[in-house]
Amino acid sequence: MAAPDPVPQIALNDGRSIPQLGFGVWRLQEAETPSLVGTALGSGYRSIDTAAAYGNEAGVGRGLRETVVSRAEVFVTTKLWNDSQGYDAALRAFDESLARLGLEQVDLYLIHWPCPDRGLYLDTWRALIRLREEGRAASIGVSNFTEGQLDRLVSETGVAPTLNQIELHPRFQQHALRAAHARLGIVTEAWSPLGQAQVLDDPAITRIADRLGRSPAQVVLRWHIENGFVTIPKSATPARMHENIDVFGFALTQEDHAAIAALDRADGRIGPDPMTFQ
Ligand SMILES: NC(=O)C1=CN([C@@H]2O[C@H](COP(=O)(O)OP(=O)(O)OC[C@H]3O[C@@H](n4cnc5c(N)ncnc54)[C@H](OP(=O)(O)O)[C@@H]3O)[C@@H](O)[C@H]2O)C=CC1
Ligand SMILES: O=C(O)C(=O)[C@@H](O)[C@H](O)C(=O)CO
Repeated sequence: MAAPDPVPQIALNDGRSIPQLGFGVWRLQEAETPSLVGTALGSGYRSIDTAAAYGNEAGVGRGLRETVVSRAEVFVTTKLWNDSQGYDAALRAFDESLARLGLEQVDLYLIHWPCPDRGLYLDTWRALIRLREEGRAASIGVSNFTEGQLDRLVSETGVAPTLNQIELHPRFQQHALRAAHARLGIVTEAWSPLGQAQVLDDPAITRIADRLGRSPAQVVLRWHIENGFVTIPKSATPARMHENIDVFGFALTQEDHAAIAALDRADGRIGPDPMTFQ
C-alpha cells in the first residue's frame, strides 16, 4: 500500500501545533488497542485521541512503546472524566492517566465534558493550567464546551483553551460555536467526524465520492480538512484506517462544499447534549 501524503499541522494558541488528522480510539477494547495503535502509526497517523473514560489508555501506552516510531513524533491526547472534576481531583486523575499511559507527559489534556450542574469546570481548568505550567501537559484544552463556558474560562483565568473538541460532521456543522472559536483563537476539533458512519450513505456524499473515485469517508474527511478542523476518525479496520488518512491528494469543489453545507440539520446531534450530560 502506498504511503499517504503527510498530515499538515494546525497551529495552537500556545505556540505549539497538532496534526490535523489523528486516530480516535473510543470503543477500542483494551486488548486490541496496542496492535491497532501500531497499525495506525504504520499507516502514517501521528496523533492518538484517548480518554480516561475509554478504558484503553494502558493499551495506547503499550502500542506506543511497541512501535519503532519515537514518542517525540506522536501527539498524544487524553481527557479527564466527569467524576474527576475539581482542582485536587483533576490533578489526581491526570497522574492516574499518565501512569496508565506509561508516559511522563501528554501533548494535550482536555476536560472531557463541562458538566455545568457540577459547577466545577472552572476549578478543573485552573488545575489544567497548573499542569501546563509544570510541563506535564504540554497543551491544555476542553471538549464539549459551549460559547458561554469558553467565555467564562477566558474571563476568569485569562487562559483560552488551545482547542475545543466537539461533535461535528456534515449533519451537525456547529456554525455558531465555530464562530466563537474563531473569535477566541480556539481550534475546532471534530469528534465523530464521520457521524459514526451514519452520514456515509447520504446521496449527496456518495455522488461526490463516485465522481472523485474516492470513498464516502474520504469525502467527509476531506470536507473537515478543507474547513480547517482537526479531525480524529476512529476505525478498528486496518484498510479503513489507511483509507481515512489518505485524504490529502484530492480536493472538493465549491459545488461539493455547497452540497455538504446543505446537509446540516438542527436535530443532527448524535451524541449527548453538553448542557445536560453528566
Ligand atoms: N470528546 C468527546 O466527547 C468525544 C470524542 N470522540 C472521539 O472522536 C473519535 C471518533 O468518533 P467516533 O464516535 O468513534 O465516530 P466516527 O465518526 O469516527 O465513526 C466511527 C465509525 O465509522 C466506521 N468507519 C470508520 N472509517 C470508515 C470508513 N472509511 N468507511 C466506513 N466506515 C468507517 C467505524 O467502523 P469500524 O471501526 O468498524 O471500521 C465506526 O463504526 C472517537 O474515537 C474519540 O476519540 C468521540 C465521541 C465523543
Ligand atoms: O466518546 C466520548 O468521548 C464520549 O464522551 C462518549 O462516549 C459519551 O460519553 C457518550 O456518547 C455517552 O453515550
